Amino acid sequence: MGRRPAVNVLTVNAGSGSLKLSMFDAETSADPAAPAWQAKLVTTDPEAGEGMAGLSLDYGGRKHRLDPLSADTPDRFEALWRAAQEALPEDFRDEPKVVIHRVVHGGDRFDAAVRIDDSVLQEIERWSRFAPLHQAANRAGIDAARRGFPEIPHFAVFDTAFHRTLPAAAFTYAGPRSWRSRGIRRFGFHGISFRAASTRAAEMLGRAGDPSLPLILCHLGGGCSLCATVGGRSIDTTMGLTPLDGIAMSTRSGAIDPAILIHLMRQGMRADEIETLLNRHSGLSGLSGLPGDTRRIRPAAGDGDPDARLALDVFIHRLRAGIGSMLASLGTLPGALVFTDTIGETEPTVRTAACEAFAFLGLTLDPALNGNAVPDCDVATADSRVRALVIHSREAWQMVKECRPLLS
Ligand SMILES: Nc1ncnc2c1ncn2[C@@H]1O[C@H](COP(=O)(O)OP(=O)(O)O)[C@@H](O)[C@H]1O
Ligand SMILES: CC(=O)OP(=O)(O)O
Ligand SMILES: [Mg+2]
Repeated sequence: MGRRPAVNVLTVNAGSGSLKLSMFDAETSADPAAPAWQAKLVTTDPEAGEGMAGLSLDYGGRKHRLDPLSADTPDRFEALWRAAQEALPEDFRDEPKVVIHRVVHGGDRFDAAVRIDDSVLQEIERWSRFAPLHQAANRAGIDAARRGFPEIPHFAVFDTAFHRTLPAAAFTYAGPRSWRSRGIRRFGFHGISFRAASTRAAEMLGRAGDPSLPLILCHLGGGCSLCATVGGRSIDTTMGLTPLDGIAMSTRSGAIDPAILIHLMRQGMRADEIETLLNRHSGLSGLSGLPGDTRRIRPAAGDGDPDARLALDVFIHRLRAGIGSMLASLGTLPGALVFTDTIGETEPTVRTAACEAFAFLGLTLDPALNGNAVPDCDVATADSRVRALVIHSREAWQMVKECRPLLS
């Protein structure tokens, strides 16, 4: 093995069902750059066993499975960091010089990465009710990492920052005027992923820096949302005040008729029960009665389970509706429809079903390219009028890029 570059920037990405730690060399000239190592804890890992979270570690071009942890381990950051350090070969073990945290909700204050101080923490806290699956986990990761590495700078990069360019018509809910002064508006999420994917898509299309390039981006992971961009600027997105809005997800309902909430409350359900129902027991999981993972639901649907079939059908129906909505906001044929994150990258049948509804635009997938897609790649036919790109989700690397101006 050749000498590995200096690694000194640790990124922490606490998603709804996972915690990912990645170690990068901040001075690398590669773009995108791969981390020297990445450790991942997944609470919904089908192979980890009941009540357990699966752990994996990637380094030296290989993925290694580590012993699972109890899913309710209190300090996940510390546990994952320690497991990674124990499993990494000596020359991969480096203390970070800087830690960069993904924070899902930044409200309307942050349009760029910031160094974390008490006022930033207060602002993160302020939005915690508006990202119940994420913000507390983000905060716990920050607190644990600051305890573990108290002498070094910690930065935050916000999912919401990318959507600060949304026009008022896209970010305003059609509620009463008073909502506007009370901060009740659409913010949008997955912005770190969308910024990375839109930059990469422009490069792949040979249109890097083109201010007029229209794209539709589909981030399909545990959380799922879509974004319409023009020249790398967000002009519409499906998530809203919280990451519960929009299309159906792994365990989240996405947008539903708000009168359903009124009905449930009249039947005696409390706000926190409804919050749990819609965030944790809905979507693919709620509809199928299975874990919200297409690797479990697709085979069940294939074996004739009607609930699993319906879950996939609803997921696709909502995904198509979201794409149609982003298309309307663009008002023109997109340069590409982009698929990213776990489901977007690994589920060819989801891509096929999503694209089938848009054949009238002249969008056609090549079944062989789509079936064997290894991101980053184009899976449309040569004569398709819209490209279909599968792009690896690079939230961690994007976080490093966004903090680079602050690192010197
Ligand atoms: N086909 C799939 N492969 C991997 N994960 C999937 C799949 N379908 C659904 N999921 C869910 O997506 C999540 C992993 O996606 P990821 O975006 O990495 O996590 P997070 O939403 O926590 O950031 C897990 O919660 C998993 O249950
Ligand atoms: C905002 C959001 O839903 O994030 P994730 O997909 O990582 O859960
Ligand atoms: Mg994620």
